[in-house]
Amino acid sequence: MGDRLRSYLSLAKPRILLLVGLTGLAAMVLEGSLLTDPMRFAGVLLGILLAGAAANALNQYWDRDIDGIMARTRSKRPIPAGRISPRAALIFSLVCGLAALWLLQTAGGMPAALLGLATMAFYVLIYTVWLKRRTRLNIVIGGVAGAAPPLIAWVAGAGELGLVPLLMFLVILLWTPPHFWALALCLKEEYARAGIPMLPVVAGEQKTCTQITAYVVLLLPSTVWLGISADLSWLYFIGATLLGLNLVRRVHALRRHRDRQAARALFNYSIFYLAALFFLMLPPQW
Ligand code: HEM
Ligand SMILES: CC(C)=CCC/C(C)=C/CC/C(C)=C/COP(=O)(O)OP(=O)(O)O
Repeated sequence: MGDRLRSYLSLAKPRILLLVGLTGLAAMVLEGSLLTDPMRFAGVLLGILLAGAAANALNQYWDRDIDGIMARTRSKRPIPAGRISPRAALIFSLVCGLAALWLLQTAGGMPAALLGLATMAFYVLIYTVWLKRRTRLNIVIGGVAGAAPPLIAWVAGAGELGLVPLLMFLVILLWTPPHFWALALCLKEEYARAGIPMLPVVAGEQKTCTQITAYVVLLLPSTVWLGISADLSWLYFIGATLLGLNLVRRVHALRRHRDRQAARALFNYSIFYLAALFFLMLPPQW
């Protein structure tokens, strides 16, 4: 792959998009009505991925100052690394965003396109521009954008929302704080240096661990509620229970040791947890 292409791909944050795509895919499969129309199905999925790419690229455009301060992002992100100019990143976002809206509108209808637009606007304007640098609740509220893809996917097929997509939304929303605060615990000093009020920076490690625990306690019954509402298979319930027990085990280890190793382990596991949970929602014949 050419260097330039690779830089643009990293602007889209492809690994995050894979998981975003999986959450959208699961919603489309559970909703079901686009399964008989492969073109529309693919159009909606690609639309969600392109909306995510546009949002991620705009996030990096706006955050290029702080991404240049933090060691985690300084050399890896294409704008601070000097591999892509801010202007080119802006054009990339615009092209991806417009393509996303066109695809969502043609393959999923106007409500899906509007939800896609609202999600991008929420992530970029509410989270990145407004809240990220101002409040410790930044990611709790920002999580709304990350949790929205199942809503877009569902509306594209059904034309309206229902309890099942709202519970998928809730599961991702409750998962986001433990996902991110585990990493923020590892990178506390870096976030402090960049002047970002992430919870471990402003409230300390103990309070962050308590908050992580609270979100996990709410998350686990929500995954069961989702399974019941969507009438999922016993495989899902067994999987969700085992995944949940493992999550609790890692949170417990973090509370006991409160060190970087336990926090990093929880962060890595959080990604596996959500991927496996949504994978289990796909029916076995898939
Ligand atoms: C406001 C919400 C969120 C915040 C603040 C957040 C933050 C982060 C951060 C800072 C990283 C580390 C990236 C890096 O290494 O540079 C990360 C990684 C990751 N996040 Fe999130 N995240 C959020 C929501 C989500 C959502 C909704 C998903 C998917 C459904 C997701 C999936 C992932 C994945 C797959 C990785 C690993 C990426 C990699 O290794 O490149 N995150 N997240
Ligand atoms: C359909 C659609 C528009 C979906 C949106 C999905 C989405 C963009 C989820 C947010 C994921 C994420 C990496 C947040 C981190 O932001 P950050 O700025 O805190 O992380 P950073 O410091 O690593 O840049």
